[in-house]
Amino acid sequence: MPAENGDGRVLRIATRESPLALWQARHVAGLLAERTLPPQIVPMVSSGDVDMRPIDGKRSVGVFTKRIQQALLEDEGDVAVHSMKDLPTEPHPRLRMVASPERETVADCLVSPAGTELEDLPHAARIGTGSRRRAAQLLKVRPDLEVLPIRGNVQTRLQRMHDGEYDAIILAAAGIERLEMMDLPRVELPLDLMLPAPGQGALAIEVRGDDSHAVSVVSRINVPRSAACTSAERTLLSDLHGGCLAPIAALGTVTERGGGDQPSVTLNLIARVLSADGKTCLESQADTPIDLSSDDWQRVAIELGRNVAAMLIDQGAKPLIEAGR
Ligand SMILES: NCc1[nH]cc(CCC(=O)O)c1CC(=O)O
Repeated sequence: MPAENGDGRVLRIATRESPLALWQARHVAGLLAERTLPPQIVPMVSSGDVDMRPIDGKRSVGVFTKRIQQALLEDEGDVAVHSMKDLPTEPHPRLRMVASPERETVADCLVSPAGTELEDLPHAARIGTGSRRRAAQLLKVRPDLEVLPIRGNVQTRLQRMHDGEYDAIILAAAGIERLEMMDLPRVELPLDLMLPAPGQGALAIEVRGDDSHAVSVVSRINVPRSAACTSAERTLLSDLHGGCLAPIAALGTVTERGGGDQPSVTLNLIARVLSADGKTCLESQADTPIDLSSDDWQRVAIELGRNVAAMLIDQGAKPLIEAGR
């Protein structure tokens, strides 16, 4: 066993082998290397990258994240790096999410061979997405589109589009940027048209709850501004019992006003619940003052998530969510 103070201990980052996961692991390794010995990267194979069957409700819960969590539980690694939107809101009893570093672009992109704008896509164009959230928000503004399921990692999806199976696909901007596919023909969808998934563009870093060295080292790379936004989004998702497949979109943002001695910081949360065809779209938002320098930010963010979820439930969100299961 490593010494309790961790002196000389090299942390092992468990990661999936997809290019996106490897980028995320290396990125976190770089952040940790500024504060401790450079970590080691330990790749694992996960069913989420191999399984090409269409997504269905039960089998897919945590499909990207379970393998990495298992690596920590079996002591094959010490640090798990997840795309936060793939991580189920129900925490594992022996693991602890201790950090979320700086969030990247939150928007979704419409990717097509010619980088066509949404309004310029031909009538009944075939769009590849496995996400009910993306499908419903697309159909809300373009009911003529034909939304078709798609699976696999980013590279596989692009290949299927280039093979002519789809006229366009939707991908998170963060994934495209992480993979440095800057030349990929695409347009960023406005946030009011395509509100992102809870946690999109953010990373979630877990360690074993009883690994006090890892808890203390890894929590140093937490960025409270990012963590507060995603904590509000995930609380909302959890209160709606949504899971990562529900037609639920949410975005937390922090705005800072005034400088000097009394800067005021506000956390805003906007969220949507949609019917599968996009014809019903419930929307709610609220904001709250937040002090990101005190230990209280998490409680404030959770309360905001609860409030916005409760407003959506009052508007009738539950039957919409259950209809999509
Ligand atoms: N579900 C797969 C997944 N998980 C995280 C990302 C992108 C990066 C992110 O949103 O953090 C993607 C691909 C996508 O949605 O296009």
